[in-house]
This record gives sequence, C-alpha cells and structure tokens, in this order.
Amino acid sequence: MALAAARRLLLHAGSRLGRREAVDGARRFANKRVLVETEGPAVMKLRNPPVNSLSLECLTEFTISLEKLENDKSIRGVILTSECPGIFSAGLDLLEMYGRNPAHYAEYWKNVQELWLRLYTSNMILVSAINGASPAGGCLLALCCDYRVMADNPKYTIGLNESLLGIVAPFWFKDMYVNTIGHREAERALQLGTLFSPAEALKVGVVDEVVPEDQVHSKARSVMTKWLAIPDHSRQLTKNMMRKATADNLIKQREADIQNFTSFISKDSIQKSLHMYLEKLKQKKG
Ligand SMILES: CCCCCCCCCCC/C=C/C(=O)SCCNC(=O)CCNC(=O)[C@H](O)C(C)(C)COP(=O)(O)OP(=O)(O)OC[C@H]1O[C@@H](n2cnc3c(N)ncnc32)[C@H](O)[C@@H]1OP(=O)(O)O
Repeated sequence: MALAAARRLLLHAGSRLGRREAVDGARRFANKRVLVETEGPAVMKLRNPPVNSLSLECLTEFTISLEKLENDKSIRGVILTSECPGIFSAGLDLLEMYGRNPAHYAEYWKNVQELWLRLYTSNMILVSAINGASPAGGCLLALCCDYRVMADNPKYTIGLNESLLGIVAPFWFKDMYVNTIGHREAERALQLGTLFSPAEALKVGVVDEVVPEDQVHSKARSVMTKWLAIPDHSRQLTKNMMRKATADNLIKQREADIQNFTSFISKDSIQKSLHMYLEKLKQKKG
C-alpha cells in the first residue's frame, strides 16, 4: 500500500518535472535517483550515491522512469549508465536485505523482480555504458541490455559475486548468465562468485566491447545508432523470441520466488553472512 502511494506520488512528481524541464528546452525528466535525458538517444543515469545501490526507492524510481520511456513511442532505445564516479551500480542494496522483517523482504523482492522483468523484456534497444564497478545486481542490470560497452579500467569489475557474500544468485539471475556466457562459464563464475576485469569480461562474453574510459559514452551512442537502423518490428520480435522463455520462467513462479527469497534471506545463517560482509565493507575504509 505504502509503495503504491509512493509510486503515484513519484509518477506525479516525475511528470511535473518532465513538463517544467521541457519548457526550459532540455528534453529530460528526473526523479531523485534517476535522471533521464531524451535529447538525441535517450540516456538513463543512475545517481544514488555513494554506490548506486538499488534501494527500494531507487528500484521504484528506475521502474517508473522505464515505464515512462516505454510509453513514449518516439523513444526506441535507451543508454543505461551511471552518474556516480567509478561505480556503475553496487547491486541490490544490502541494507534492504539485512535486519528487516519478512514483509519488507517480500516487498523488496517483488520490486527487484518487477524491474528485471521490465528491463529484460523491454521493446526498446538497451545499451549499457558501464563506467564503473558492476557487481551482482549491477551486473544484472547490464546483462538485461542488448549490448554492453565497458570502460577499460582494471579497477572496475563485473560479475555475479553472490556466492562470495554467502548468498545464492536466484535461478533467473543464473538463467540470464547462462544465456549470455554459456552454461560452463556461468557454472564456474557463479560458484566462484567471479568478478571479472574488463579484459576478462570481454573474453568470457559478459560484455561486448571494452573501450578507453573517455570513449564509453560515444561508443554506446554509436552502437545505438547501428541498432536503431534495424526495423523495430523485426528486432523486437527476435528479441522476444530469444528472451520470452527466460522471463516466463520467472513469471509463472513469481510468488514462489518471493517466498523462497523471504525465507532464505530471513535465515539466521544468511543474516550472519550479510552482517560479516557489511562489516568487511566498513573495515575496508579503516
Ligand atoms: C536456495 C536458493 C534461494 C535463493 C533466494 C535468493 C537469495 C538472495 C539473492 C540476493 C541477490 C543479491 C544481489 C546483490 O546485488 S547483493 C549486493 C552485492 N554487491 C556487492 O557485493 C558490492 C559491495 N560493494 C563493493 O564492493 C564496493 O562498495 C564497491 C566496489 C561497489 C565500491 O567501492 P568503494 O570503495 O568506492 O565504496 P565503499 O566500499 O567504501 O562503499 C561506500 C558505502 O556504500 C556501502 N555499500 C557498498 N555496496 C553496497 C550495497 N550493495 N548495498 C548497500 N550499501 C553498500 C558501503 O558499505 C559503504 O557504506 P559506509 O559509507 O556506510 O561505510
């Protein structure tokens, strides 16, 4: 209920902002954590500092922005990137999965599923300009895209590292990984929780291209131009043919998946693992 109300408020605020900024001549709209520019190829920028973690608010704003773009028939493609220096996205917000109650976990997971389903099955062309670290849920966002361009900076890593946190990537994360890099590579990377450097990610197929950091956005734009030259109807039908079974696999068991997540994440042993991981992140500083 609370989330539905927040959603209505955000949609309202979003459209107000949209109108005001259009009057200024710049075609863009923004929520607090997501900025969307629709001048030229549409660009969606995550801006949830310090690390673009996907908090419930961030997920909601992201989903709403995507919904608005999908409803604008003049927009055929979106570049997904980050405004946080050095970070694409740190993935799901650990504080949404630690020390909360089952109802919160269920609500959070429903919203993670919702964003994934919308992104993965989007009719628009999605290109990610990965300009920073992209672990776990950050990698998931990139994997939803039709093409991934990553900055050539060995400090940036990408991959589904859940097992390093003592948690398990859900079956639909796994399915998308298998679809992208094949069964053997996915099996190994998931068990080890591998975070790939850009060069390794390119080799294994997690990303499609690695370019110097200052060229990530221009490359993403030129990739978008190429993809926009393909007729929408044939490209969309092809995308749907490739992705539908994977999305349907979650759709037919969404409720069970929410229950699984809620009971898994509520376990004492899992909460303990998350606590230790969060402490490790804190100690990194000191
Ligand atoms: C039987 C099967 C059933 C299956 C059921 C499902 C099971 C559960 C599935 C859950 C799937 C989970 C997916 C995820 O995405 S989990 C999140 C994984 N993310 C990470 O591991 C990234 C962790 N972060 C980092 O490695 C670094 O922060 C990063 C490289 C991103 C940036 O480093 P940097 O040095 O720039 O910044 P700091 O580390 O100092 O971080 C700054 C502050 O941000 C906090 N932080 C970082 N990441 C997160 C996060 N993901 N969520 C929340 N908060 C985060 C960090 O603690 C710092 O906070 P403080 O300033 O307060 O110390």
